[in-house]
Amino acid sequence: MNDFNDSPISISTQALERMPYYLQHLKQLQKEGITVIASPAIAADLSLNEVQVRKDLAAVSTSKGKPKSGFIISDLIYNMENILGYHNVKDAVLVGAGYLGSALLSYKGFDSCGMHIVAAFDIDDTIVGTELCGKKVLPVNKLSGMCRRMNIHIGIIAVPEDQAQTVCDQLVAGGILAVWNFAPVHLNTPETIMVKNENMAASLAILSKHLQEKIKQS
Ligand SMILES: NC(=O)c1ccc[n+]([C@@H]2O[C@H](COP(=O)([O-])OP(=O)(O)OC[C@H]3O[C@@H](n4cnc5c(N)ncnc54)[C@H](O)[C@@H]3O)[C@@H](O)[C@H]2O)c1
Repeated sequence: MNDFNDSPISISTQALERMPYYLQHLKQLQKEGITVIASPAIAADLSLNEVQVRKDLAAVSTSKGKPKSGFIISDLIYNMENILGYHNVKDAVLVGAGYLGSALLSYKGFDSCGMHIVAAFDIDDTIVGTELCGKKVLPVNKLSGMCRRMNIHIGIIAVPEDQAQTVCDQLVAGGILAVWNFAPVHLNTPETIMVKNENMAASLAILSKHLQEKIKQS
């Protein structure tokens, strides 16, 4: 039985970032008909540190797990999704319906991660009024008002970097509490707003450095 626990749990950002990897793996195991798993097995499957995995699972699980066989996978999935807020899908708006914005709009996996994009906003008259991937593209001057009216709390920024701060200010004026920023620029926001920056260049830098070292060695 799932033990629904509403009390706030303190969990590190790093542990939170590992949760989607655990979830994906646990769901795959479930598809394969596996019902119970121990933390060392998860650590081995995902090439993670065993102690770290044990701590992560202990932080999210409402049960201790069976001494030998481990955790009931369905309960663990429930607990993780509950902590990540996936059971309570939150509406989001996307600003900038260009190449990246269109790709984000077309991705069907966000709903199962607790986020539903309700509409896109753009400044370009040739895109405004059209539909992209089933989502209306609205004029950006309606952004703040619509966020307020619909009580939307997540804003996704996919505009050129020189426009990102203006768009961010409009989102904040609309009552947004969390910003997922894809523009390569630092955004200034009030302390109560969480900004999560996404930058593929950061991952590429690590790959590039690794390649450079390997090529030097060969
Ligand atoms: N995080 C990453 O790894 C990553 C990857 C690709 C692109 N990006 C960034 O994402 C952003 C978008 O890139 P793209 O290739 O989709 O560009 P794009 O030019 O195809 O799209 C940008 C869209 O924003 C719209 N726009 C411009 N100013 C606006 C404003 N004030 N309000 C509303 N809409 C506005 C434009 O009309 C256009 O439709 C850029 O900042 C780019 O650097 C980040």
